[in-house]
Amino acid sequence: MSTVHPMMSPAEFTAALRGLSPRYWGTHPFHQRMHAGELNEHELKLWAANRWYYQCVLPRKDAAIISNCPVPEIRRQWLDRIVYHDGPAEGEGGIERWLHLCAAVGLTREEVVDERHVAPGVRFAVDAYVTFARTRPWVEAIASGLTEMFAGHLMQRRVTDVLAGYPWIARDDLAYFTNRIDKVSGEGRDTLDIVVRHCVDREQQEKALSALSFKCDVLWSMLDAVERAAAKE
Ligand SMILES: O=C(O)c1cc(C(=O)O)c2c(n1)C(=O)C(=O)c1cc(C(=O)O)[nH]c1-2
Repeated sequence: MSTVHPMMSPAEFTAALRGLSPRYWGTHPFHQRMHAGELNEHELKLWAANRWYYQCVLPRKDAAIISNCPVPEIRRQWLDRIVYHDGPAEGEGGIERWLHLCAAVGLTREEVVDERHVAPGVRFAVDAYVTFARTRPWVEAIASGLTEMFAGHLMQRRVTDVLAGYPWIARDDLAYFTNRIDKVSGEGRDTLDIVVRHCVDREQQEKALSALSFKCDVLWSMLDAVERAAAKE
């Protein structure tokens, strides 16, 4: 006989979402080596060139969420993310800042943009994230982005650890992260608020938890694929 669980209170639901943090890519062995200053130049390049693919699809993922969302207030709020990454004009925005970091680790713009270093597993995982946003109800797609709740702390640590471990990388090269750190804590709170308000029964709450779990798998699989690509060469 199946048990019907009552709806979680906002506090319980929030705690359940936060409880997925051990699945977050912060503890992935590749990130641990990065933070310990143990990656060689080639591994750093592979990491930056592969994450480029993720950075690039974020605006398309967010546009998919907007296209599925009938609530004007949410669409208006979400639009900001697209402009943040694409920039208000050519040569500005998160994607451009990522290219700056790629240059700092020794990649040419051409070899990043033509995706020659993107591992099959990274492409597969990132594409799955976009497909998820296109095909699932908008609240679930937004819930999958809640990994950002865990990202602020990790990015802060990354800036300190990368500056300490890789002396050829300067603070200015990490503008992607320093700019993102402030943004992500605010966005993380807004996203959590939307998910808690719009999941109106236990089933939706469970679906949001599954969505966040799925996204943890996307990120983890990306680093697995980068790690494997680095070991091959
Ligand atoms: O550096 C990181 O560890 C990290 C993690 C995540 C994340 O947890 O999904 C994002 C970002 N950075 C990030 O910069 C970013 O713009 C971003 C957008 C999203 C998303 O799912 O919409 N996640 C993340």
